[in-house]
Amino acid sequence: MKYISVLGATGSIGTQTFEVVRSHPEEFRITSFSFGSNIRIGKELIEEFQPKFVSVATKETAEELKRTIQHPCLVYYGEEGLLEVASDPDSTILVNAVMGSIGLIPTLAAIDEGKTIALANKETLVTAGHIVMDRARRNQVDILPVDSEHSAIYQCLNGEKKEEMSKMILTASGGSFRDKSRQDLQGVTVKEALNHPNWSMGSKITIDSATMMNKGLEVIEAHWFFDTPYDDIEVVLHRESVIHSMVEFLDGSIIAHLGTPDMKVPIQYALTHPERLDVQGGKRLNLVDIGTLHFEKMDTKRFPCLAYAFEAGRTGGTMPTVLNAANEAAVDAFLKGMISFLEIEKCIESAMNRHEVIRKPSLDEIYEVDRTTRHFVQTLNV
Ligand SMILES: NC(=O)C1=CN([C@@H]2O[C@H](COP(=O)(O)OP(=O)(O)OC[C@H]3O[C@@H](n4cnc5c(N)ncnc54)[C@H](OP(=O)(O)O)[C@@H]3O)[C@@H](O)[C@H]2O)C=CC1
Ligand SMILES: CC(=O)[C@@H](O)[C@H](O)COP(=O)(O)O
Ligand SMILES: [Mn+2]
Repeated sequence: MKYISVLGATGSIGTQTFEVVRSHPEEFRITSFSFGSNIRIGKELIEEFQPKFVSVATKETAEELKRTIQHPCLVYYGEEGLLEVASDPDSTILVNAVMGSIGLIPTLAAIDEGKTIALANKETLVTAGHIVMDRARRNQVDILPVDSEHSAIYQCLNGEKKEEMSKMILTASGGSFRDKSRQDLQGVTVKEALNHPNWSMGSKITIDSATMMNKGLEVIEAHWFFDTPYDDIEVVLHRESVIHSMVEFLDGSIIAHLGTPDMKVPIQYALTHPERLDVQGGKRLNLVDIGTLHFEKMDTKRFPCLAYAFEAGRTGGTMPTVLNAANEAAVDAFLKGMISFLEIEKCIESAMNRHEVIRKPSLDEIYEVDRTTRHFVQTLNV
């Protein structure tokens, strides 16, 4: 039996994690989880999975939840509540599926407790990859990727020598606006941006996918996960999202990971690794039905956010923190109707241009840069 805590239980990855747990009750048990403010789904999960405690975003939500639930569990709130869940002594695995760099400190707390981390929350590695990976190494903690591309690469590297890899190739669907020119992007709506062609995901990552920042964040995530130089990471446009990513080796061989666009597969793999289990209700790929796969060169003039991410990653220090914080603040403003789609990338560019990089930043410095960058972007948008 594996005992699991979940951050971000009511979200896209969170609810699919519960589907995985539900389908294998003999393998997994939930001990605690957190969510933000979705009391309806949160309450259902509490009654079904009967955790010892949960955490929500605010005191008000905690009070409301306590009045609603029948199962007698403790209800924490705020960032301290996230820490309670992350360091739950009864769980050995933390699924981190909260959205944004708020996931960083709980990840470090779980590492300090020696838990295995199933990491969906890519912002954590983007904003402080050097601290997270170093802490995991020192505590001999495994961080297993949930993000589909990184899970794919992890599987492509199974049994291989990493020194024999010549490059990794991340695939990108192109997002909701892949067939629009930059001219066409003037005036696109939030509703249009949220219409991803292949995946059903939370709103922030769906916008990131449309700006190509999702792939940019994933490049930095891959750099930290696999300790790979940026020159050895390539991105190709692959509309079908059938190949989730690939690794090329010294002899020119390429190993690819293929599958249906179903996040339950990488979530479950992170929980069962190195074993595999049946994914209940999971569809199988029918290669004959698919027939043909397509690959296109990535155009960074069309998708400048990808170039900003490579630049931030190569610059290092606090620049990826700025990229991430500016992006989180700008996407939030776009989702609230305060700025246009094309202004997202302008906010990120402005934040990066004014930033003086701190090399090898401490956690406090990262925290401060994250805070001031969000503030800068918010003041740009008032
Ligand atoms: N969705 C996907 O397929 C994939 C997602 N990822 C990554 O996984 C992470 C989660 O993505 P996704 O599931 O799509 O996101 P969602 O927006 O669907 O879910 C986010 C979760 O975090 C909770 N949350 C948000 N803000 C707070 C807060 N301040 N305090 C406590 N909880 C909070 C939400 O609670 P509530 O809704 O109750 O307010 C919800 O449970 C992201 O980092 C994303 O990039 C990576 C690969 C694929
Ligand atoms: C499912 C997943 O891992 C997402 O990060 C997905 O990759 C988004 O797709 P694109 O960013 O390629 O549009
Ligand atoms: Mn991904």
